[in-house]
Amino acid sequence: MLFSVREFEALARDRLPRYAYDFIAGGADDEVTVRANERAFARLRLLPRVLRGHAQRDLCTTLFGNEVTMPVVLSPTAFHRLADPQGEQATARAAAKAGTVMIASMASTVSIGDIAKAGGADLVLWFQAYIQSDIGITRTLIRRAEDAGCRALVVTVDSPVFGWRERDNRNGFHDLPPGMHCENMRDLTADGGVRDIEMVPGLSWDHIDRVVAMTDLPIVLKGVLHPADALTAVEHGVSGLFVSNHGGRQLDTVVAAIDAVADVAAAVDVPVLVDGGVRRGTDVVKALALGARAVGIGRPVLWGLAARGEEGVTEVLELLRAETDRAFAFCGCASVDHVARDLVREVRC
Ligand SMILES: Cc1cc2nc3c(=O)[nH]c(=O)nc-3n(C[C@H](O)[C@H](O)[C@H](O)COP(=O)(O)O)c2cc1C
Ligand SMILES: CC(C)CC(=O)C(=O)O
Repeated sequence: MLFSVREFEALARDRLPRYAYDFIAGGADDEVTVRANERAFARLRLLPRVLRGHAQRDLCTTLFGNEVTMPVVLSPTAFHRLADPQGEQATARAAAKAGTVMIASMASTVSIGDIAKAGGADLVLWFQAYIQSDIGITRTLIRRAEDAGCRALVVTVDSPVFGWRERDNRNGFHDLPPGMHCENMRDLTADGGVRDIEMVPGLSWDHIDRVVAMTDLPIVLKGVLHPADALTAVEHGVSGLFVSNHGGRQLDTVVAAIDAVADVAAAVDVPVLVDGGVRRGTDVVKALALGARAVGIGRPVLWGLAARGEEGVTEVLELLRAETDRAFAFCGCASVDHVARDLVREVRC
């Protein structure tokens, strides 16, 4: 029995080949932001309320019309088959069982259609896209997600170029192992092969306008940190924002995601999610107090998957659910609406 996300990371580290552990754990340059994401949560301290008389807590919330059983969703992460042979299919089953959203990465090693099938009718599935320079390819990817029954589109905008990942360079990890592919990119080359995912340095608001016009799905922009960009996003018809620094994997020395969330939430009226460094139920409460509707978890899902496959993802999600419920109880919150801004204080440490 494991008792924390941290212990899942330790077991995953034992079980994974070095290159795969480093790919998942690592970040850009000096990994300042990787560390900052977690440390920023430690600098935030709770100021709980007592004697509120809530014998039961309800963690449910709604995200763009999708009901979820807790304010914790699975952030998009690439290449789940590096962690477990069943890859994203195992993750989808665990997300469906937990009653929360799985955001499937465009760089998944199982196609979006097969992820949807594995999760079944109970899975709330969203698709994460990197806009490609060929707008026709982008459209095809979005159609595939719509056909698979995805209920929102998460467009990642913090990646005009690839981050500089020194661990991957040192390990020579530049290609997936034989037999693993980005399955969503299949049949997208002239000869019907698997197309490489591009990062598009020229990405602009014009691209967002084209994607908004291309689909009826709600669009969430992922990787927004500046409140002025959040405001512009809403003016361009975006339905939600995902405050994120990509887990410290793109631009290093960026602010911790949790430190950016309050200003973004104050700037806009649409739901705001945040990810980066969430490892405990108390982190979930802090994020909600600062204005997030829900948090995402990236690495913890992959630690669960690498440690114990589908069951490991379930255990990680249930640990976070229990911790969040306990934190609600300690803070005197009966539901997500009770998590007020004054529950959090910042300290120097
Ligand atoms: C191994 C790995 C792969 C990732 N792949 C993607 C991806 O394909 N698309 C994306 O938008 N974000 C990707 N991310 C970023 C996550 O969505 C998320 O922002 C980040 O992991 C959150 O931080 P956390 O790992 O501390 O929870 C990836 C992160 C990791 C660790
Ligand atoms: C295929 C990559 C672009 C996936 C990614 O976003 C990451 O490794 O952070």
